[in-house]
Amino acid sequence: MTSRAERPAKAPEAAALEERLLLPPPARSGDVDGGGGRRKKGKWEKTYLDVLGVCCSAEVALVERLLSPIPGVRKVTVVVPSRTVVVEHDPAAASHSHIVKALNRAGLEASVRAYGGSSGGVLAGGRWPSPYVVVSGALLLASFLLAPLLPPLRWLALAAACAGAPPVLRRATASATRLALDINILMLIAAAGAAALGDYAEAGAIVFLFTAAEWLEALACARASTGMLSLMSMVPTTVVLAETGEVVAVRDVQVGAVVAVKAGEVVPVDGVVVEGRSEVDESSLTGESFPVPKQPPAEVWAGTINLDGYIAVRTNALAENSTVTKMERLVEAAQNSRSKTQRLIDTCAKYYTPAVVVLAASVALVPLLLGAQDMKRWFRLALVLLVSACPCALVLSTPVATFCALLRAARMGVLIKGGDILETLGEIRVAAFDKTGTLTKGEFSIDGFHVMGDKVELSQLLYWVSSIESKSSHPMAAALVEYAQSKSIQPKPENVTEFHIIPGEGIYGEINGRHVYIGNRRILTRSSSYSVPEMDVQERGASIGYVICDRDLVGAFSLSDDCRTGAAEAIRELRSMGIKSVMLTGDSRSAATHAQEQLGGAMEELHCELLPADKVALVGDLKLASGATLMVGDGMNDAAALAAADVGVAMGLRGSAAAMETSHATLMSSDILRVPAAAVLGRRARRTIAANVAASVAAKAAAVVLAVAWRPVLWAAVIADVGTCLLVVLHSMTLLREPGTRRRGDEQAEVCRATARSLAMRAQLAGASSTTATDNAEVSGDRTNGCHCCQKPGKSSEKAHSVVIDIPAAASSAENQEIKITTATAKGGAGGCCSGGKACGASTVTSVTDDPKKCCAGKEDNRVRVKAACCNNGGDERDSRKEAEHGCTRARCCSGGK
Ligand SMILES: Nc1ncnc2c1ncn2[C@@H]1O[C@H](COP(=O)(O)OP(=O)(O)OP(=O)(O)O)[C@@H](O)[C@H]1O
Ligand SMILES: [Zn+2]
Repeated sequence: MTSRAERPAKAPEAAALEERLLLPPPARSGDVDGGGGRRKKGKWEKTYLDVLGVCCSAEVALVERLLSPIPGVRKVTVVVPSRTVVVEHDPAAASHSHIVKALNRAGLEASVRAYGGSSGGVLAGGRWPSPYVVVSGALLLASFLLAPLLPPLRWLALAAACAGAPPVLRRATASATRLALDINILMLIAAAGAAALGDYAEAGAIVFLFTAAEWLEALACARASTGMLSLMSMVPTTVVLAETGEVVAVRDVQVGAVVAVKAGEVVPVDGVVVEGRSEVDESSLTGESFPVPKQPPAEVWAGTINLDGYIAVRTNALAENSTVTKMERLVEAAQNSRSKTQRLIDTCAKYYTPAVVVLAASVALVPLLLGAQDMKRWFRLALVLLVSACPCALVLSTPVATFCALLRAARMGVLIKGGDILETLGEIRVAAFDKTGTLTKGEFSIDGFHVMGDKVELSQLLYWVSSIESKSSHPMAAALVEYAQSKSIQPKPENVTEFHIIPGEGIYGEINGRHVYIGNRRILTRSSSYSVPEMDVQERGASIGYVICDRDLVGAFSLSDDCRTGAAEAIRELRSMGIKSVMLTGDSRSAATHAQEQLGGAMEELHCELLPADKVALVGDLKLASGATLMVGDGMNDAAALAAADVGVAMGLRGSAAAMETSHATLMSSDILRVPAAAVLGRRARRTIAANVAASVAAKAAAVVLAVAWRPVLWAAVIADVGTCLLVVLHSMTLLREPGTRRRGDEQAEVCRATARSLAMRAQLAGASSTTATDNAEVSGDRTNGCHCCQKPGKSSEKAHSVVIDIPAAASSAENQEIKITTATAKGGAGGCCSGGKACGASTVTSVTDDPKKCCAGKEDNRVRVKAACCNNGGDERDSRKEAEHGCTRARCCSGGK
């Protein structure tokens, strides 16, 4: 199996061309910080602050007004749901402490976030209520209990109001001095008004309810941010240099440095494995639940977990440019970008508050001027209106839901660049898929390679082709290079003097004075006078390539590629949601039809032999004809089409650095089933936002109607206000849970399928000669299925001591995707789980689960349960301790189980 990472390095010209091909996204995503928090050149620096005092969008303006006037501050962005403020500033002119002090003066409780940390302060600060809330609550309770016995003690309620007021007062003053009207001011007026009317209990209740609800909200938000924490803050702050054993800070690690990563440790940097082999849990980045085998020269990423072997990694990016850091910043920038709905709500909110305040004033003043009888009632009504003037819940209804949905998406390995994209995802009517590398694996095998005519020898031809293809990153190139190598021909890319990519056709290179074109039949007509010949390699489903040297057709080859696991299912799922799927490919008709056959005819339209521009035009047509259009591509020749679509999704972690920045969304893994999952999430997010908006409007209306129709109860209005805020936050948090994309059974099926890939890969890693894997598991059918669950961190059982291994004994399944294990092997497999307790990584761990049904739903018959004296991982104390530090969850069968 060849991944892009293992391919020869790309020539600079190729890279430059590819870069040019990657068009910038349309302007509408412009409010996302394009670089994903990339450090700006020069003196400007970005500082992330945890600001506990940010409760709703009302504080956004306050923060902006506090910081913008400071000289040296260029840009301030506030991410309400994670209570983060991002300041772009010149540290020489505006220091960290200066900024923090400015915020703290307004009672906003700010602190600078340490590098690599994430919203930790929110957690620390939000867990316990502040003393103000506690004292205020206690006094209020005392007054309720004692006032009926001893009437003067109702003063205690007033004391409760005073005790809880200071933080509110501080924030109110800060916004008042900046002529902004916010919830703090409104609540203070309401409390003061109630006290003036002699309703001390009401005044106390307002202050207490308000501060307590704020605390609860902070708690809920913190819970939501924990997701972020688990997602991002895995990266260690120090690394061990492989050569010297020296421990240095991760931010000081230079590109090219080799760092040591032991089993159980988190990979600290992005880089290439140069020594050792191991399995790496990449779920923190890709959301994939199965470990990926790694050996030189595979790529690894910071934040993933090295499971069971030593590896040395040569750094290829600075810590601040690592994929995980970029991801974190992208997620944050995404959360900061306001969606259409939110902009609309914010605009409404801007007029709502002043309007209601004016209304409240007239409710108090008009009856007064008219000399009305029941003035106290009118005053109370005015206060109820004042309390209702905060559009808090309404303003929160969108960003919190968006935050949770984006976080959920990131956790399942889909990076979505903002609320707008998320909302559009929920409206998708058509999904266009690129074929090579998206629907198919992009791992070609050569079916035939022929010399045409008698001008060149095969070895000469292979030398030209492989040398020139070494400079291309097209999936076909890798296969051709590999093929030449298998015929003992070594490519010499250094002899290629000129190299061009001809989009949609192939490549051109000059080698040893020869002008060589390699590509499809378009390139044949372009570069020679040949008409397309009748090929004896006209195999069904193959892509045919031609080699033209100095205007002569000298060679032809055919290659084929298989569809990805789950592609057919993904398309079926989309169809069940009413989304039409379309294939757009630059490849030949026969290759497109072949893929369609593999997909079981799931595609509704096939378009083949397209140039990049044709793809753009077709995407435009689809948008016109059917509505919101999603385009999934592998990010290179599809860049323009990705940008033209309503939502462009780039595939895969590899080479995603550029793609991540240009597409609207990125799939961090190659699991195409995430596409329908993302669409489902988009729809859920839209529903959640709609429900939030409805609830917050209804609650406000109910409070006012109640006040007018019955009697104005201030505390009820406060509850309607802060209660709905809380409700909105809690409701949005349901988005964090596993989206109801698939029924449980299906989800399990996915786990099983995914883990089988791991099995197949492991078998491959162990090498064809080593039969460890195949001894234990004979992978049948398309090598796609198997059963090897419970790898997902946090999901596996904590039973580190007694491990039960369930091995499906006789396997057969509807989809013919099952691992066959003979009973005899399984018996031997007691120790055989990890083949004798030695090299876990290379051998086959079949399944560790406490409930067989959890694994392969409904296939628990014929299961051999083996109490395993599982391998004890070499008994390395340090390693087991490290695994224990990780909660033992990744320990799997080899966790030193006894
Ligand atoms: N490096 C290459 N070597 C040989 N042929 C190539 C190369 N690059 C492109 N081609 C030819 O050009 C055709 C079009 O390429 P293009 O990259 O536009 O689409 P594709 O990758 O085949 O398909 P898809 O659009 O589905 O990704 C390919 O099918 C192939 O025949
Ligand atoms: Zn608020």
